[in-house]
Amino acid sequence: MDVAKIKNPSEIQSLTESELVQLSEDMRTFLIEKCAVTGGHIGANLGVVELTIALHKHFNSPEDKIIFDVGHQAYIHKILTGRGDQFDQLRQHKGLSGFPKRSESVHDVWEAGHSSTSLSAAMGMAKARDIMGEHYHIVPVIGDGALTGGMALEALNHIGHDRTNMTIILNDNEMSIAPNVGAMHNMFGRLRTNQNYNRAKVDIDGFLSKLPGGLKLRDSADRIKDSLKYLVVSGVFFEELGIKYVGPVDGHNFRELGEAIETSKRISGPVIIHVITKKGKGYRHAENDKIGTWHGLGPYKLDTGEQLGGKVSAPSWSQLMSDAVLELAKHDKRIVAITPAMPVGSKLTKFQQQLPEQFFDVGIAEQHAVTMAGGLAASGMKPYVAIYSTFLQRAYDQLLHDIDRQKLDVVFGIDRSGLVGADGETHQGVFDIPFLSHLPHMTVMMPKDEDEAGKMVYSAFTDYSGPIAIRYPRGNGLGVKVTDPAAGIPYGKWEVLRAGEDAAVLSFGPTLQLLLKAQELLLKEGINIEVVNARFIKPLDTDYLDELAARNIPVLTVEESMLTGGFGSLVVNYFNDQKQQVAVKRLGIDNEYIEQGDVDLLLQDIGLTTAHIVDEIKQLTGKTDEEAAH
Ligand SMILES: Cc1ncc(C[n+]2csc(CCOP(=O)(O)OP(=O)(O)O)c2C)c(N)n1
Ligand SMILES: CC(=O)[C@@H](O)[C@H](O)COP(=O)(O)O
Ligand SMILES: [Mg+2]
Repeated sequence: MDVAKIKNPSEIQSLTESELVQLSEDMRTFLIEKCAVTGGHIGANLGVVELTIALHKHFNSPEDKIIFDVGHQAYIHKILTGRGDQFDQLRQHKGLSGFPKRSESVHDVWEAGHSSTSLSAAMGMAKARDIMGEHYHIVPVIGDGALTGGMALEALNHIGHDRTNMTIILNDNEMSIAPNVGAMHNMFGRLRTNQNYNRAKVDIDGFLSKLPGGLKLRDSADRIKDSLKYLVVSGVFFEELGIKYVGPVDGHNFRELGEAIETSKRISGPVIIHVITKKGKGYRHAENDKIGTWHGLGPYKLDTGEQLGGKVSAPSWSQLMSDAVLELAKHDKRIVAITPAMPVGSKLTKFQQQLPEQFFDVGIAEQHAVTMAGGLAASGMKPYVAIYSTFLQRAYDQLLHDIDRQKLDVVFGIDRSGLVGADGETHQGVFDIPFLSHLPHMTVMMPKDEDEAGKMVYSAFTDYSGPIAIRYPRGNGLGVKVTDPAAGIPYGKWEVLRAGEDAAVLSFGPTLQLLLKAQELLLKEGINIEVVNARFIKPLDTDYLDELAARNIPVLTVEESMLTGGFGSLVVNYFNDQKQQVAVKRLGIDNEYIEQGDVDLLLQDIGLTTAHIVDEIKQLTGKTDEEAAH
C-alpha cells in the first residue's frame, strides 16, 4: 500500500489481519526511508507501528481522543490521518512538525513535546465529556519512561480515585531515551514476566462470566482472584490505585492488541493496557541500539545506519561541559552529577562509567532532580545538574523555593540554551534567561568558547557561591583549545573583545561570532564598534555599564533568547534605574514561539544575522548606507 496516499484512518478499519501486517511493513519501509533523509524520532515510531494502527482500527478518531505523551512517537498517527505526503518536510523549516500539532489536523487533539502530560490532559478531556453527557473514548498513550514523570503519577492518583472512564495505553519498551531506570521500571519488569498471574486472572474472569448469577460464588471467586494476585504478584500497583490492569499484551500482534482494546471498552472505569513493544522494531540498527542513539537522530545511511551530517570539527558543548565537571569530580567526591533521563544527550555516559557512585540518572523527574540537588548541597556536597533549558521550565518552583531562596551551592549546566532546530517550539531553549535572572541569588553565565567554558566550570565549583547557571547551546563548540581552567573568571566581569567609539554591542555565547563579523564589516565602512562579551548575564557588569553611559554612545544588545525579561531588558532597566540616558536597541526573539527548522534559517527569520546587526548599527549611529557612501 502507498501509505502516503492514506487520507483518513477509516480507510484501514476494514482491513483483515494479514492486510494489517502488510500495512505495518509498508509503514516501516516508508518511515525508515523518509527519516534517513530528514532525521527524526525513528526508534520510538518503529516500535508503535502495530499499536497505532490498532488504535485507529478499534477507536474512532477524532471523535475518540488519542493523546500521545511526549508526542515524538506520533508519526504513524500522522500518516494514518492524511499527512504521509508531507514527510519529506518532516521537522523542516515551515514543514510538518515532529510532534502533534492541533493546527495540522483535527486528529491531533493535544500538543506535546515535553513528557508526562497525557494523563492530566486525558483527565481534563474525560471530565469535559462527562459533564457534557457525551460518550466518546479517551485514550492517552504513555511510554514507560514518561510514566516516571511526576505529573503522570499525580494524574494516576486522581484518575484512580475518580474512577473516570478512559483507556490508558502503557507502551512499555523498557527504554526512556537511554534504558529506563527506577523502581517503576523494575515493577513493569515484574509485570512483564508475570504471565502466570495474568493468564490465571483471565481464566477466572472467563469462569466468572459464565456463572449463573450466584453472588456468593462470584464473591468467593473474586476472593480467590484477589488472593492469587497477592500470591503471585507483589502488589499490582495499578489495580490498587483503582485502575483495571489488562496485559501484558504483545504490542506487535494485532489479535492481542484488538482483544485487549475491545475488552477495555467493556470495562467501566479507568483501564490500563500494558503493551510490550520493541523500540526500533524492523530496522536492524535501531533495534540493536542499547544506549539510545536511535531514539532521535539526524539523517543516516539506509544500508549501514551510519549517521550523516558532515565531519564534526569540535566536540559538542555537552561533552565539553560534562568532561570539565568530570575532571573536577575525580578529585572531589563532593561533586556529583544529576541528569533527569538525559545521560546520552547531556553526554554524561563517560561520567557515569568512571564515577558511578557520583552519578544519578533520576528518570524523567526534573523537579526531583533540582530539589535533590538542593538536599545534596545542604549536606555539603557540590551537585551539578545537567539539564536542557526547555526541561528546566518544569522545575521553576524548585529553583526558586528550594535552591535560590536557600542560597544553595548548586551548579546548573543549562544544555540546549538557545534555538535547538528540528524539535521546534516545545524545545527551544529561549526562556531560561527570563526565568532565571529574576531569582535574587542566581548567577547566570554563558561562555563564548570552550576555553571560557572550562574556566567557568572551574570557577563555579571553586570560586563562586550560591546557585550558578552556565548556559551552553546544542551542537558543537568552536574548536577553541581549553588552556588553563584554573585561571577562572573574575566574578561579574565582562570582557571587551574589540574596543570602539561609535557604538557598543553587547552579547554572550557563540552569538558573539556574529558581532565580530559585523565589527569587521563596519570597520571597512568607517564605523568602529565596541564588541563586548557580556558573559555574566546576571549580575550585569555595572561598572562597565556606568562607564558606557558616561561615554554617551548607543548600545545594541543581541541575544538568542526571549526579549521580554531578557538580557537586553536587564540592561535597559539598569540604565533607566540609574537615570542614565543611553540609546539602547535590543535584538532577540519577540513575543512568539519559534517553530522547527534549521537554526540558521530561524536566525534569519528572527533577524539575528550579521547583515541585520550591521544595519541596526548603521541606524543607531545615524550612519546609513547613503551617508557612508559620501
Ligand atoms: C519533561 C521532559 N523531560 C525529558 C524529555 C526528553 N525525552 C523525550 S522522549 C524521552 C523518553 C521517553 O520515554 P518513553 O516515554 O518510554 O517513550 P519511548 O521513547 O520509549 O517510546 C525523554 C526523556 C522530555 N521530552 N520531556
Ligand atoms: C522528544 C525529546 O524531547 C527528545 O527526544 C529530544 O528530541 C532530544 O533532543 P536532542 O536531540 O537535542 O537531544
Ligand atoms: Mg519507553
